[in-house]
Amino acid sequence: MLERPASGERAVIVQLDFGQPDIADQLEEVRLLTESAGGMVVGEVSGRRHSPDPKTFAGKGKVDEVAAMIASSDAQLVIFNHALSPVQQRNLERDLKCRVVDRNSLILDIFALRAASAEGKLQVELAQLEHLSTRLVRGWTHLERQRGGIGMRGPGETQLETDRRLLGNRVKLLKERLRRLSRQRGVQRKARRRGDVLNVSLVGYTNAGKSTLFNTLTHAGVYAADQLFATLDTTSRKLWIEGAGNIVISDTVGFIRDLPHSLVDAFHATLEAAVDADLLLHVVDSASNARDEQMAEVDKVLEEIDARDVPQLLVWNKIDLTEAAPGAERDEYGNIVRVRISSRTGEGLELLRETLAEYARAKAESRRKALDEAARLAQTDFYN
Ligand SMILES: Nc1nc2c(ncn2[C@@H]2O[C@H](COP(=O)(O)OP(=O)(O)OP(=O)(O)O)[C@@H](O)[C@H]2O)c(=O)[nH]1
Ligand SMILES: [Mg+2]
Repeated sequence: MLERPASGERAVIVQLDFGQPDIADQLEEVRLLTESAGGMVVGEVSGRRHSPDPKTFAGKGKVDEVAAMIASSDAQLVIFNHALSPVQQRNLERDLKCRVVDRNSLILDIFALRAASAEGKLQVELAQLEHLSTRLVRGWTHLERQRGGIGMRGPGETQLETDRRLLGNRVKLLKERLRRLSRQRGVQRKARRRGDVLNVSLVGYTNAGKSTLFNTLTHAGVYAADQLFATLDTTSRKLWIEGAGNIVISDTVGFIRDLPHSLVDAFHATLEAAVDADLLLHVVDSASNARDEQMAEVDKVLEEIDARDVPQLLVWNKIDLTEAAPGAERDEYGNIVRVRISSRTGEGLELLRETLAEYARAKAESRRKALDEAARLAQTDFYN
């Protein structure tokens, strides 16, 4: 449904600067996004603007520059790392005589490529339909005004309305199915939480190294790649920790700034599992220039899904690319708050395991106390 740069499709990327501080990182991000969708970046156009042009997003001079870049690089499509209105997209396609894809479509597209579970596929389809429906509505409002109203429906209705109604039916159906799946998941989750074992979820910006760490710890063979959104579905595994027994660890979808609106629900539903964990391992690409912004973005999303009060341990990953040495840092109460590791070389992993063991023992201890207390209360009740 959405157009995707097929394997090796040649793309020109466009990144405009409206005064954001991290423009180089955004260029890097759209490069990775394009490659993650199967495209090949053959040209880049960047520039500064005060505010977007309502008709073509970029100004006339920039559009000409993009056209020249398309010609010289023999590109097949143009990717704007911005949200374009349907009108802007149409005007750009007309002026550039080339397919134009915006950031939201691109991210939706990668999600569509990666969705593997039944639920993930439904969520992505729903997001795509919702994205499409806003385009239909906005693009066709002029027709709506010409329509007569009562008595004009049924056989006289336009193709668009039929499409839109079909779309609406499908959206309703998908939402119902997702509601059912989410109820089932809630039941499964409750069963898991009742257990004694420590539940740990890996969270973090896309490409931080969550799946690599997950694989190293559990020998699971989950897909890890230098791509954005390599992981879409949550995977859980049991992990044996010396001195603490089994814990359950889950790998989750990566976070990204400015997630398309239609994907936010799907994304949040998938992340609900993280809310229920005893501990979040916030994996950070410590070698990234955008590290601080990425951490802030992750915290923002955690707040949105009410997961801010779940204990969090920072996992400072990829130290092999920096000067940092493996190690752990404690807060004033003696709790470990940050562990510096490399999932690639394995440095610091032993420390991480020990930290997990500490948390697991603390959970077992507090559970034992709670049970003792419950037993004591039951007894007092009995004798009073
Ligand atoms: N140098 C180095 N590279 C790493 C390290 N950990 C992961 N990587 C690389 O970083 C890239 C992303 O790793 P993933 O494990 O797929 O990252 P992720 O956080 O699961 O990403 P998403 O699933 O897209 O959210 C891969 O190319 C990994 O090989 C590390 O400690 N050092
Ligand atoms: Mg992953």
